Parts: sequence; C-alpha cells; structure tokens
Amino acid sequence: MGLGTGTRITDASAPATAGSRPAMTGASTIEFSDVTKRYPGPAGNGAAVDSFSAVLPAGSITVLLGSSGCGKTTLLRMVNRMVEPTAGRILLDGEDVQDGSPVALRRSIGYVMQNAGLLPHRRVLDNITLVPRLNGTGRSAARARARELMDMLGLAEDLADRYPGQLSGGQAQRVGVARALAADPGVLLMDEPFGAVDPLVRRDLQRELLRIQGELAKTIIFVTHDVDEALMLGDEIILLREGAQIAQRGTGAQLLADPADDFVARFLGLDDADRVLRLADVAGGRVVLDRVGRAIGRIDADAEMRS
Ligand SMILES: Nc1ncnc2c1ncn2[C@@H]1O[C@H](COP(=O)(O)OP(=O)(O)OP(=O)(O)O)[C@@H](O)[C@H]1O
Repeated sequence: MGLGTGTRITDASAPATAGSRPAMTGASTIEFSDVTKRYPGPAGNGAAVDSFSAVLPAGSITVLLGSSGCGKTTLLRMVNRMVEPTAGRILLDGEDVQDGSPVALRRSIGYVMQNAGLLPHRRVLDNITLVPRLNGTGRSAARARARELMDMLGLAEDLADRYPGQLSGGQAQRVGVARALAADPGVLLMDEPFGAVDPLVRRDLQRELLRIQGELAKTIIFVTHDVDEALMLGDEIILLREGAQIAQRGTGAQLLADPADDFVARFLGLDDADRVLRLADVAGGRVVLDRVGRAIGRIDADAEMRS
C-alpha cells in the first residue's frame, strides 16, 4: 500500500529521526491472511476476528488501535499461538507459524503485556535471562546481555537483584521490555504495555521504546486503545472496529488528515470540541496540535513524503 516506515507522529520535544532508520536486525515481515477466530460459545456469537488480512513491514511499529473487545489482543496472540486461529494463516517471513512447535515459536517472539508478567519468585536479572537460557545461551553471555538491556532501558544496575514485587510499575514494565528483547527476537508483540502506569512514566516509556526501536528496528505490533499513544508510536496505525474489521489503515498523519468515515473521525476525536487534534505547518515540518494549540507531536516530513 505504498506506506513508508517512520511516518509516525513523533514527540514534539524529541530529535527528528527522519532518514535515520538503522539496518534491520533480523526483523520479520508479518502477514495475516484471511485470519478468523471464533471462540467457543453460544451459537450466533460473532467472530472475535473476522477475516483479517494485512502485511506488516519488517522493522516497523504497527499499532492496532480500537475499542475494548474489537479483537486486538486476539490478533496479537494468534501471532505467537497463544490463541489458535479458527481459519486463515499467519506468516513470518513467508513461514506459517503453524509449522513447528508453539513453544519454539513463543521463545522466538518477544511478548510484553500490561502488567509486565514477570515471574515473581525470580530476580530481575533471572527474569531477563530466562528465555535466552532456555534457548541455550550460556549463563554469563545471557547475564551480560541482560545487563546491557537494563542499561539500554535506563534500569539501574542494583535493580538486577531485586524481585519484581520490589519494583515500581514503570520499572517493572522496563524489565518486561528488556525480557522480551533478551533473545533478540525479530518480532515484538506489545499488548497495552504502558496502560497501567501514570501518564508521565508512560510518556517516558514511549520515548524509550522509540529510542530502542531506533537502534534495534524490530517488527513491533503494539496494541492500544489510546489515540495519542498510537499517534506517537505507530509508523502505521490500523484502526479496528468490532471483529477486527479494518476501519482505516495508514500513518497517523493520513488518518488525521483524511479520516475514512465518521467512525474514524469520532475515534480520533476529530469531531470532539474538547479534544480536537489538528495539523499545522511550522518551519521544518508539520506538528499535531491539541485543542489549546499545544504541540503534542511532530510529523516526520521525509517519511511523509515517502508515504
Ligand atoms: N477466551 C475467550 N473466550 C471467549 N471469548 C473471548 C475470549 N477472549 C476474548 N473473547 C472475546 O473476543 C472478543 C475480542 O476480545 P479481545 O480480547 O481480542 O479484544 P481487545 O480488543 O483486545 O479488547 P481489550 O482492549 O478490552 O483488551 C471480545 O468479544 C471478547 O469477549
């Protein structure tokens, strides 16, 4: 569909990243082909996911945005086979995720969930090294990499020996991200990972994620129902209705500038006098303004031209 990566609406206070995308480190293209999931239940229940198809480019962040119950988590969990589809196929670099064992698949894909999902009886460092160790990485190499990741995520060294219960919510989420990255997966699945932390910490975590992605260039699927988060993080946003029907797919700038219908406009808050987002041209690019004219994000001009 001719969309460039890197077209996200970036934090207005952050340095521009246009044209500075790094080489990919084994990131995979993800293809959903006519994927349907019907959970068992009373006949007549609609499908949680109904014939969803999309190709997600390697090395980019795709945000699945939509209201509660529209099928975001189900879509995400079918990638690592925590949920099995009723029909359709999901391909990673052309290979069907159904070929091979689900355990091996899960160890090759990073997964971050809302409450970090850390093992409570294992120290931080052991949580991070768990999957690499299961994959056969030696103890000292796994620990060295874990310390690198802690550093990358702004986690102080002395947190390594703490238990998850001794961490703040923001620290726990950082550990969750470090753990998901530890086995150097090509794909990172993030299910409302920053939903449970306060807005300031959430902003920090979003910035950290973009910075890390600038270095690692994973293929990330990021689930959220928060429009601002989607605009900030998504190279591309897929806005979903019930049954994971695609209401619109595009860069944040495209959705804001040209919403496909009333549902999209309402979801983005474009019809809401209390929460109007709009675009403005400024020297060096375009910014997204909130209702009081405060710049909440900047549109990557180079990437916009590529799109
Ligand atoms: N294990 C299950 N058994 C039966 N129905 C389920 C199951 N898991 C999810 N569903 C249903 O499937 C639909 C999609 O759920 P899903 O969790 O994928 O949505 P979501 O968009 O991630 O929602 P949220 O933002 O609230 O997490 C919902 O109607 C939900 O009730």
